[in-house]
Amino acid sequence: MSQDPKSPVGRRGLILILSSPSGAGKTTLTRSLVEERAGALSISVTTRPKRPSEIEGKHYHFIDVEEFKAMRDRDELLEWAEVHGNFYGTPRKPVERTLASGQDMVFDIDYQGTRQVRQKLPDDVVTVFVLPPSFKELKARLERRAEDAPDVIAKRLANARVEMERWVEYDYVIVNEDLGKSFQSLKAIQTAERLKRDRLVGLSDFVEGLLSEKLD
Ligand SMILES: Nc1ncnc2c1ncn2[C@@H]1O[C@H](COP(=O)(O)OP(=O)(O)OP(=O)(O)O)[C@@H](O)[C@H]1O
Ligand SMILES: Nc1nc2c(ncn2[C@@H]2O[C@H](COP(=O)(O)O)[C@@H](O)[C@H]2O)c(=O)[nH]1
Repeated sequence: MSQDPKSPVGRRGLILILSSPSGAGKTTLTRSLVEERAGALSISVTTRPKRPSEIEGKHYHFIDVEEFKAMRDRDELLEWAEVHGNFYGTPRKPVERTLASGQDMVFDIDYQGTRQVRQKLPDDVVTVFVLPPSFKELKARLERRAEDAPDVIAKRLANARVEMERWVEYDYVIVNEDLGKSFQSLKAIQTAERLKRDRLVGLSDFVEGLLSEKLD
């Protein structure tokens, strides 16, 4: 349970999931949130090759297909999916540890993984779908990022249409045009979700105490 020492009411940690088509900006948004210490980032395992700018253990744990399948078969993944031709999965243990300590956990995963996590932890999951302002801008962002080969970018753009249709399954949608505004929206979502009555612990006792307080 997360507890502000000055507050008589605590709260359970929540899982904040961001999904989007490739290039819409979910990684940028999740990393900004984690930099503000608003939660711990879930580091996925993946079989995709490392991008030039990526660091093992910080962006992903890069593993081979054999290792991935072994982890999956040992039930060490909370969820997993094949995305753009590679395997991705969320290691279960760090999530359990973080939630037990009352911290929030931020996930950058696709819609298939989101469905699995929602099914397993329905009370603790808040989902946000990030859309680009236009398809043209999505393509431009992938090209400007300059981390993927042209055939990889083409595949991701081809998959984007199917992915974008999944927006209806999410609690919130952010159209990421202005990054600063999108980040403010994301923080507003997290703040509101943290305050939900069902997530607060010790509220009944607190209110009982309030009602039994005697005024002089
Ligand atoms: N609002 C924005 N305006 C302009 N550029 C942006 C905006 N948001 C993100 N970007 C840039 O777009 C590129 C793609 O963003 P990012 O890597 O966060 O996307 P993503 O959705 O996580 O993609 P992927 O699924 O491929 O990892 C990055 O270069 C990022 O700096
Ligand atoms: N179901 C899961 N999807 C994941 C996970 N980690 C990342 N992803 C999604 O894969 C695509 C591609 O990511 P990229 O880093 O190769 O650009 C993107 O939609 C991610 O959200 C995971 O653990 N499980």
